[in-house]
Amino acid sequence: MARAIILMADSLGVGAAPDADKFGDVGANTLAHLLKAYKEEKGEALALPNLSKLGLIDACEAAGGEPCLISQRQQSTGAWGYAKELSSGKDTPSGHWEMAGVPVLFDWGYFPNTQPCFPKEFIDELCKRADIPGILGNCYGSGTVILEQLGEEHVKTGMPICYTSVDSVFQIAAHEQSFGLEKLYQVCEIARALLDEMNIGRVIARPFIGTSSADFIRTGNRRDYSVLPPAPTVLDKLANNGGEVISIGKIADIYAHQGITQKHKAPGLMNLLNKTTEVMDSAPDNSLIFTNLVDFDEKFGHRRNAVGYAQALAEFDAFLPTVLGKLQDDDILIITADHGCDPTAPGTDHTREYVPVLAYRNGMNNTPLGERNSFADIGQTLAQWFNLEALEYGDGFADKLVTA
Ligand SMILES: O=P(O)(O)O[C@H]1O[C@H](CO)[C@@H](O)[C@H]1O
Ligand SMILES: [Mn+2]
Ligand SMILES: [Mn+2]
Repeated sequence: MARAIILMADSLGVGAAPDADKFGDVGANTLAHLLKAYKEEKGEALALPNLSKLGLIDACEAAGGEPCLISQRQQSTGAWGYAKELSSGKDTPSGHWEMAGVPVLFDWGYFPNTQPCFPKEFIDELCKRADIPGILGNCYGSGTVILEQLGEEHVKTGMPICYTSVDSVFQIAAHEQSFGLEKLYQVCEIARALLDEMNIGRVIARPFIGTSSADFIRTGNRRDYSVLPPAPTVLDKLANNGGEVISIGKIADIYAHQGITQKHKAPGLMNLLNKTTEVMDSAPDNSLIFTNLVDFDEKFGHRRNAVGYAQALAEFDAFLPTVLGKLQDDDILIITADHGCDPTAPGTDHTREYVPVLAYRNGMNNTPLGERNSFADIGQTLAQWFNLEALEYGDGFADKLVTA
């Protein structure tokens, strides 16, 4: 009974990648720096006993060369390593597709960091087709700050707030009640169709609620409209081979719903984790349960909230025994990330980092996997685990996942 569970800790980088200089990210280290910030503020180190047992701390120290300040450190008992990224960008789809065996080797389209930053013809066409009076924003921005700045004007005028970042994204924020959630999704679909020719990776709906700039808050109704991955991923291969590919959280959106056989949404870290273990109780043989833990990135990394990030990581750590307790003998648990988002780095964008590659099955011993050349090693390992044809990219390590 072969199954795999991936807990994808969104943005949990473990040290600057060798090409970090090309991204302005020299010295970034999401995990080591949030632990340092936590200790400085709280006066004592964070405890991550379960993640350290799975090799996260060994992986981070080997990748980033910086000490991780934690308490209750444990000897690693699983397989652990760290991977660099082949893909040209440090965005979410690139990281996810690469870990499923399809690195993004072409360049995405990006908007220039100017104001306005979107081409006039595109915005004119969007307004015409969507029947909206105009847009607000038209700039780079942080999604929460821009609500404080423009949320009230949006409610007054009915003009959605459109913004971007160093990622290949077009984000649209609109009020769930005054503008309407369905209308927001429709505008996003129109934008998606218009942006294909500019090679923009994602359009993201960012609905929010509240009555004034003092209390506007984004809701769990975010929706990502991704372009299709450029080639079939290991998800497609497993699904085509009769397996189950179960998306929890935004996985299905990130893979443009390709190769997904079941979808579950759940708002927030603990709901996502609870849904994962609930699904583990019933998922059949040949299932991949794939969970994206977005809060690390969205609520803490981009918000440059290092202490909040640390506390969320401790909640994740505390939940891990529940996941481990449900592992069957031919299950593998993989914990990894899609990019970094160092909460102590300048700006609010992702950081080009190594990601942890942790793999565990019942009864394993400490198994160092070393530095991996691509996130695709995860996809190739899944292909081996599920007896699928080999992927074009990735060096699998399924043979190392042996029980003692
Ligand atoms: O600031 P918010 O809206 O969270 O946006 C962030 O989320 C987007 C998608 O990951 C990134 O492009 C980044 O800008
Ligand atoms: Mn991400
Ligand atoms: Mn992000």
